[in-house]
Amino acid sequence: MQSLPISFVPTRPFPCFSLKSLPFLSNSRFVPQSSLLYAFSPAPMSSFPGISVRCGVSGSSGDGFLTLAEFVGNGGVGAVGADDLDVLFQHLLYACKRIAALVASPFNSNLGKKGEIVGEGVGGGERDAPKPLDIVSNEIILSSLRNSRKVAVMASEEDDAPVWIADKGPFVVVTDPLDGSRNIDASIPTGTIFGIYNRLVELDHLPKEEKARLNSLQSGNRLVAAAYVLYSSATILCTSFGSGTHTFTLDRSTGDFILTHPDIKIPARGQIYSVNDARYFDWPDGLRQYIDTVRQGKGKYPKKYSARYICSLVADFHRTLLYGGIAMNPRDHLRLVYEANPLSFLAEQAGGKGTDGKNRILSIQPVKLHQRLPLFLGSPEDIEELESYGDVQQRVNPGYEV
Ligand SMILES: O=P(O)(O)OC[C@H]1O[C@](O)(COP(=O)(O)O)[C@@H](O)[C@@H]1O
Repeated sequence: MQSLPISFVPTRPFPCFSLKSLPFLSNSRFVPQSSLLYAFSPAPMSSFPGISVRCGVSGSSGDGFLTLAEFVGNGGVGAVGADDLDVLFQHLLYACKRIAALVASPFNSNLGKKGEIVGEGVGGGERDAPKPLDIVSNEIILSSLRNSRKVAVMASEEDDAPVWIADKGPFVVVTDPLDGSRNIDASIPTGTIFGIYNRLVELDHLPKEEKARLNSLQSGNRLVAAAYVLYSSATILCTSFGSGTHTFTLDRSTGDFILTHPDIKIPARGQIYSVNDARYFDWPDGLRQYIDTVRQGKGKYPKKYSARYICSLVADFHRTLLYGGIAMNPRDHLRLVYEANPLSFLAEQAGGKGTDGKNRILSIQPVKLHQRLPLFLGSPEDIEELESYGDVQQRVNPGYEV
């Protein structure tokens, strides 16, 4: 394999390697992950300063690779309002590329951590204090959504209340800006999650605070699109506009997201369960029995299951989507609006399931913005088998220290 130059200078323009100029890539429809270029700073190609987005490219570029912009331009969105959604997505992706650079940067170790009092006595106190990465990510996303001019309201896991952005914005965006951030110092994968709804025009007459809240409390059934971006050895975008789930991998040399897994189908059954099983003694009998059974290969699938748990929801879900099995958190910890709904939408669009152990996630009407619940996502046959044990929701939730 040909070796490629690597640049770690985030602000300097980097010579652009197009995929066309790389003969070892040009005959394949999909980009092998091992062949991705790890150039840090993409060449500027669009109106977004510093990071290139190949917006407005129509049709396939002829090299066999399909970028997200081309996918959307070729009808991949397929919905009414596709142009607006396209614009919104370009801004969301720009935000995620900035976050990807941030979480990989050697210069972020002085950013504060949640719960820590930072900056006191240094340079005049709180005003100059470095901010935690999840707060910075939240600000990056908010600013991109404002710039898109396509969003009425953003509700974020990081904010107490939703932010009203623009009266005529066609969309409502719910987001967890940086999930898994508690692991970030160890370079464990993190992710951003999005859900996109239409603005409920019938609420336009209400006071801003009220319509912001009600627009954000739409049930998952009404999602127009959802996505997550996984920041790992590769930066992966997984998205659905309501007709299949597709993943794209960031080509760091051009800033394009290249279609790598079109129309993913989650295996009907996997052989992996993913859970924090240090909590075993706080689980109800049904969940213990289920895990004991599949561990021993005594379930409906007569093979012993393996355990995988990263403790980073996007990463655990991404693996589950590709390999099958169940990613779960049985205590009421994960949020319905920001995490469970978007990921359940992506799971269902790939032929999988999302449940709280009793109810289909997308059918639950949220009553509170930060509502938490047990979450089980994965292969349909594994989820059905788990639910047959009845008692799988952890009721004891003592507030674990790590
Ligand atoms: O402590 P548990 O129950 O294993 O929960 C871990 C889960 O919490 C998360 O870290 C999210 O928690 P936060 O929303 O508090 O950041 C997920 O990424 C992970 O899957």
